[in-house]
Amino acid sequence: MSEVIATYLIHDAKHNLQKKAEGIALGLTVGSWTDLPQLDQEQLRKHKGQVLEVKELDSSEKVNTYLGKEVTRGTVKISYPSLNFSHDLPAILTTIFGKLSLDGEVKLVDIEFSSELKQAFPGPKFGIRGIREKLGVYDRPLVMSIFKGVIGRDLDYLKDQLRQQALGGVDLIKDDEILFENLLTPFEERIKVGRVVLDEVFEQTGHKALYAVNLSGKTFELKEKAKRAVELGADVLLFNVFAYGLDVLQSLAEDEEIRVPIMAHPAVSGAFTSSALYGFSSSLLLGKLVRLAGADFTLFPSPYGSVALDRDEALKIAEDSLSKDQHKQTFPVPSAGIHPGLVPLLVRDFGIDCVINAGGGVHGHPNGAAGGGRAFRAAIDATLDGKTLTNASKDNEDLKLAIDLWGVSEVTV
Ligand SMILES: CSCCC(=O)C(=O)COP(=O)(O)O
Ligand SMILES: [Mg+2]
Repeated sequence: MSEVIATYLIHDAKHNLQKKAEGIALGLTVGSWTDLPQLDQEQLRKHKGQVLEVKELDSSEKVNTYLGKEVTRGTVKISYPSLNFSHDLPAILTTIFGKLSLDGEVKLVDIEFSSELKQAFPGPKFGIRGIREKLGVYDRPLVMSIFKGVIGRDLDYLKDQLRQQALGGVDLIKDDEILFENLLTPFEERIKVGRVVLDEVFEQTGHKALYAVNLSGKTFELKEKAKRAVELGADVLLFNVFAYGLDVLQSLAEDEEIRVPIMAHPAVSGAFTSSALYGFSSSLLLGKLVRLAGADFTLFPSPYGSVALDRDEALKIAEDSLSKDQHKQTFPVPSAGIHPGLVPLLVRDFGIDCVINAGGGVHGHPNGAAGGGRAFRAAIDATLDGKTLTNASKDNEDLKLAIDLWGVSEVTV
């Protein structure tokens, strides 16, 4: 049967999860059931949601809500027949979590698609494999740095920052998500000067880096803008997917003329994920759904930086971004407040198939952005060689300066 199975975390003040689950399965499909005549029941049976599982969590985990009530806490799995919806995320999300998202303490933690339905979601065009092929780097985590402090600055400033970052040996450089269309550094000019600078660095040093430019503006202008970006030689598009919607990402990713990887930024997603009681789980939204919608990279707060996420949640995002199909894996990008001393922890947690991403941890380096990039690369090499950063920093001034400034978390990988 073609279906989507949704798993919810429910806190039920009426202490009857089975009844709550049956109410959801009916309410989001055929409505009231027992009152229907037999004939109508027969006709509607194939559209009816089915409760597959109700699991009460340990009573010790009963929690008092902010209203001071005691509730029964549990997970519920419900199957929705795909006959009920068109095969797109807006229809699916409205079916499984439309009005339900407004109705009590219900959090959508996972969704699973039957194999027929999966075909409607081809996933990333490039994915981990395609991006590694673009860079020719296969055996280590990638490093990404972020333009910082470029609002109100001109193209010369941007060019200089880009050159310094690329010279430091980072693999990717992305716009900050708050850099939009503006008179000083317009989108098309950023792409053109970015192309020139990165080609120069490649000619001088043999080091290849990709620039992710922020695709922004009104929704209906995005496709044309993205196609123009490709014509001008853009490498990657950064996209604030949660300010627009997952289906907008999917329509960009599926467009054959937009032949560049897309990087999903998590801006605004905290509004949908942060509550323990409501919204989406982080792994579903930032891991599975952005992958299904076609993102080649997904950024999310790491467990260690300035906007730390719970470690298990961050690991689950990475797990959900790495589909079992090797051609459809989205690069996990743990981010925010990252500095070279955190590399051992990040490699232990996320392995080599991740992108280590830093803004302040590159630009704040005493030897400038180039020094910051070099310190990250040295930290990765040392970690993969099984050396502590403290030891490796004895022969590497950039790494030593970074550790002296920000500290180090040594772990064995
Ligand atoms: C919350 S993940 C997004 C990371 C990001 O966009 C960023 O600007 C991080 O900058 P930082 O200086 O904290 O590395
Ligand atoms: Mg940012």
